[in-house]
Amino acid sequence: QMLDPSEIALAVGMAVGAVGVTGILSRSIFCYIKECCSPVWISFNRTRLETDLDNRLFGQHIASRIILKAVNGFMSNPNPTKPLVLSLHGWTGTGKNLVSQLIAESIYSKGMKSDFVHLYTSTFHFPHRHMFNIYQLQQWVSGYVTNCEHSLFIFDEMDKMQPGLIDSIKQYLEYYDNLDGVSYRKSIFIFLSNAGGDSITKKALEFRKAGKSRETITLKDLEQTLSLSVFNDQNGGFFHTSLIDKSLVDYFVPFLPLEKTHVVKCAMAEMKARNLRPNHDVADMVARDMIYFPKHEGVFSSTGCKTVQHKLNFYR
Ligand SMILES: Nc1ncnc2c1ncn2[C@@H]1O[C@H](COP(=O)(O)OP(=O)(O)OP(=O)(O)O)[C@@H](O)[C@H]1O
Repeated sequence: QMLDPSEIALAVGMAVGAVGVTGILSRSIFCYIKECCSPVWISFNRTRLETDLDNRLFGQHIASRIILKAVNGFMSNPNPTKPLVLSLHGWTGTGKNLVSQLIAESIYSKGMKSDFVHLYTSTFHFPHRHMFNIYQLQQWVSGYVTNCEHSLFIFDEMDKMQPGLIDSIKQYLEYYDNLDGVSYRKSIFIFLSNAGGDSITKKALEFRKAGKSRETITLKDLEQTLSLSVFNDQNGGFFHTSLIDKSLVDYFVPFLPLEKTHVVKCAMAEMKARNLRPNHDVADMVARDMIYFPKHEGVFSSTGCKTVQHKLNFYR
């Protein structure tokens, strides 16, 4: 028996629908098993970020506040007009990588291990001046954002990055709706550097000498000195870049140098992380073993909390 055209159309429609539903179903099953660029794997947990900043990051009241405000504001906006660009500055071992990790963990189920989180370290990924192909970096960034618009890029050791390299991705940080069909507006870029660390330390020392507590230092106290020293850093990747003069960086985030009390907390946290019973005497020994500066005052740990893990092995 012959089918009339409307029956054929209905049958074809049902078949296409079935294929479509199967496609959607198999994709959602696939996304439950393997990481996908979907809300199952990527969704911002404000409470987690707030709790982690409170409990896992020591001595950084300014950074903590800015980070929460910046990431929360950005992630709760369904239509951001540009990607979020954060520039984290401070002395070595003060928590810049840690904060990047906390941000990643508050957004991606797999945290730093997510396929959508990309960490570049200047001395590792771009080791030789003039030799690195700038287009390679552009291809990486545009390729990753094409794959997932909610991508996170972390550029470590910005002060060691060749000038010009970061300029090459500047276009992605701007207010464009899309570039070649790709929108970068939902991605996050974090730059880490030691540039500005000296001027932040100077300010922290000034407060201390004036008998004012560290917690009374505000962003305003550091803002001007920080942007000046970052801009004037002749060796760093920021030098000659127009990231700053075009105001593409949304937040400059200062990290204060860490004191002995913070090193003790880091050692206690590290013992906990290793499932050891936190022992204050051991933590104290680790902290006393660090080198502090300036030479005569001996206030700030010269490596922040960076060498705590190694020293702990020695004292346990
Ligand atoms: N403020 C802090 N609170 C808690 N832990 C910290 C803090 N600062 C550093 N640490 C710990 O010290 C180690 C080194 O810190 P991290 O890598 O975040 O420093 P950094 O500022 O990125 O240093 P660098 O500029 O040398 O890259 C990590 O194990 C980190 O967990």
